[in-house]
Amino acid sequence: MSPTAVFPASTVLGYPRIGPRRELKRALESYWAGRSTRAELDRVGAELRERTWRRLAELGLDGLPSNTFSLYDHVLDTAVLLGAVPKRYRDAADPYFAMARGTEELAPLRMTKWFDTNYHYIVPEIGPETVFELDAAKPLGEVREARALGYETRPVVVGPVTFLLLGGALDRLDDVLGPYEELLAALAAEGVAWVQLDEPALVGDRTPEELDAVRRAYERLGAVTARPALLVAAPYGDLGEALPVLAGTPVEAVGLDLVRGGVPAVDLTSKTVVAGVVSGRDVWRTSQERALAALAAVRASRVTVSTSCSLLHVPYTLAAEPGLDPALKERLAFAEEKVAEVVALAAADRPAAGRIPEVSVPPAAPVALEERGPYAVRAAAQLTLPPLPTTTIGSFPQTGELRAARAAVLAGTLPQADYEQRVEAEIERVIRLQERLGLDVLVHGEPERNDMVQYFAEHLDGFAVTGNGWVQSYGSRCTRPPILHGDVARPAPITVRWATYAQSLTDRPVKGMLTGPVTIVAWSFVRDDLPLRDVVFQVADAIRDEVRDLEAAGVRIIQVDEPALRELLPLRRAAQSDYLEWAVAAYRRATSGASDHTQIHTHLCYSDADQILAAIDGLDADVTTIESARSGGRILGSVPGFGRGLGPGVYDIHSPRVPAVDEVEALLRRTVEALPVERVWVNPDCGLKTRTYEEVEASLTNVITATRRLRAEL
Ligand SMILES: CN1c2c(nc(N)[nH]c2=O)NC[C@@H]1CNc1ccc(C(=O)N[C@@H](CCC(=O)N[C@@H](CCC(=O)N[C@@H](CCC(=O)O)C(=O)O)C(=O)O)C(=O)O)cc1
Ligand SMILES: N[C@@H](CCS)C(=O)O
Ligand SMILES: [Zn+2]
Repeated sequence: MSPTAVFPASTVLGYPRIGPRRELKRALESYWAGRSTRAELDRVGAELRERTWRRLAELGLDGLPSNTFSLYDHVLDTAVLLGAVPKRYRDAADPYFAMARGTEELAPLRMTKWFDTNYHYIVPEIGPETVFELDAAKPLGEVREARALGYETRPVVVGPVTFLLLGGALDRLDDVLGPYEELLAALAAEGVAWVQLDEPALVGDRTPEELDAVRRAYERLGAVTARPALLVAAPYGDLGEALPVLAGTPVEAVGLDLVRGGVPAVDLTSKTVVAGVVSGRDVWRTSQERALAALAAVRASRVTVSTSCSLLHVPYTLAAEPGLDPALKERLAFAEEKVAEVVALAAADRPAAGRIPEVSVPPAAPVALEERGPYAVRAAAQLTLPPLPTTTIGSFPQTGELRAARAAVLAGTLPQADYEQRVEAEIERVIRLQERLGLDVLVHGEPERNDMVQYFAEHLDGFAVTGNGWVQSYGSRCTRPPILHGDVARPAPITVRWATYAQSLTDRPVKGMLTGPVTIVAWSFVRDDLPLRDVVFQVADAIRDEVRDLEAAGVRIIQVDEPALRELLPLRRAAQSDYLEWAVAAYRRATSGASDHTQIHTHLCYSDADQILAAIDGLDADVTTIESARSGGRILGSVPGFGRGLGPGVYDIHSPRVPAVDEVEALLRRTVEALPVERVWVNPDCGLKTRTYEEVEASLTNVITATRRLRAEL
């Protein structure tokens, strides 16, 4: 017999967990540095969970989720839940963080972007030797913890199909379902009424075999005799052909993203629909009219109100933003305000089913493109460098002193001029260090930037920035996504001053360093009254002005980073080519004002770039640096056709580990086997801002030593 529990009227699919004042970040970094114990870290975790449940209940939400907290990443938590902990980590002092961050002896697991978001998850490593075995301590512990506080909760777990697809091991479905069945039984024994299985992978294109796996998975889980009722949630898009498949299984409820996806034509009258009408992906207030119309249009046995996805991707509360313009604030909702919207929608009278009001957008702006000369002509006109030129991606360690100085300027306790002197001193330190290490193309180190997107947003019209709007990017790392609310323009040059200062200190070439238009937009919360494409073109025009000014100031190499190019790729293939066409056009618009003798670099990281290599080629950058070390050189299999300079990373900067010379050399050898040596650049995977100077000096020394070994053989 299937469970009969009624789903609550209002819920959210998940909640931020870093803490409203980034309490978890501080606790994690203190534990990792050996300044506090695991028990102290766990206490901070418990306090944050308690705060979240209390706040959600105070706001009037009746369906509280649990197991949405994580010390690092919820996909890694799922791997632990299912026993998918590779053997080599089991004897580490703390296997969980060894998998997430590596140890001196062990490289961490791979990390990549979570669907089309700026959140990064740890990729499950599943091999034929993986023995799935349930360890339900975390979800059961959270259910008990909440109950002790007086709250009944709905544990949230990544579903079996998504988990296996992320781990590239859907063929292990039959094996993994055993622990999921046991989990359901254990939760039922604990008195849990509902469990939420997240299946975001189902909003992408799925093969008939994969859809069959969905059917088999939920038939089997539905057949567990004593189990909680099942909510299968599909955030980030439209379920499409997966919806009728799910609807045909015994699951009691489906969670639909009705912000990105349409109201389904499928008859769901035997199911509860948990209707995601409040967006978890933006910071705009919900249109009540649209949301109520969508709720009224769903045909189901019960329709309850929810968010389109977890609220993980938005900041905690507008209450922490006294500095925001009140007129803009009126238009905004962060996590707490979104919860209030969900509660209000659940309480509102629903209109009779009618048409959902369309959002009308003005037509797209036409694009005119100037072309640079062909690559061969440009390459001949550009700087001559040694074979296997060495460089870094831009940022050097952001020191506590610099961060504190920036905070002091904001607080009014440090004059701007003093701050700028400190930035110059840091630039000089970075230049001297690179000269000493023997790098060929230098960078200024980006010490003046709080973040590669926020810094530009602060210097462009059309953006607002927050003081406390932190959103988790990975582990303890957060960003404050700017709010792009108006037309974008560049009132004055942004980076020229720092670039020319850095170049004045050295005879070696210093790269100018800019963030590309797609990335600035991808890592901001963006106005929704214009097509995304047109907003990106506005930003491209601002960056184009900056490229021209850098060139005019004598900068001979300019890097325009586009690490988010892959991230914005639509999840459905049908929409991808249109996106790639305008994204590439925007990049070229930003860079094509440069003359042939200026070398244009671009950089991408953590983005499964092999899927969009043709588009990366289309960017027409003279040199592309790309993440590769963290994924063990996986990309090298796909790059032989790449036509211009390429620097697959040889140093994984997201781990505190220092790579040994032999390790770098091995990666470099694989690179020169895959690519013509005259096109190979040597560089880390990404910027060095999250590392310490000690780690960076040791690692870059090894990178240079390995490069010299190879150069000696040329
Ligand atoms: C390259 N990546 C980036 C992504 N997204 C971005 N928007 N930016 C990126 O660089 N996505 C993909 C990758 C990987 N992701 C990240 C994300 C975040 C970081 C990172 O290092 N974040 C920092 C915060 C950066 C920042 O804004 N710093 C500010 C404020 C610093 C601060 O904490 N101030 C203190 C007060 C000062 C003091 O006394 O220390 C405070 O507010 O309490 C600044 O520098 O001014 C992080 O720490 O999480 C890296 C990669
Ligand atoms: N130039 C930036 C790129 C990060 S993706 C940096 O070095 O931090
Ligand atoms: Zn990067």
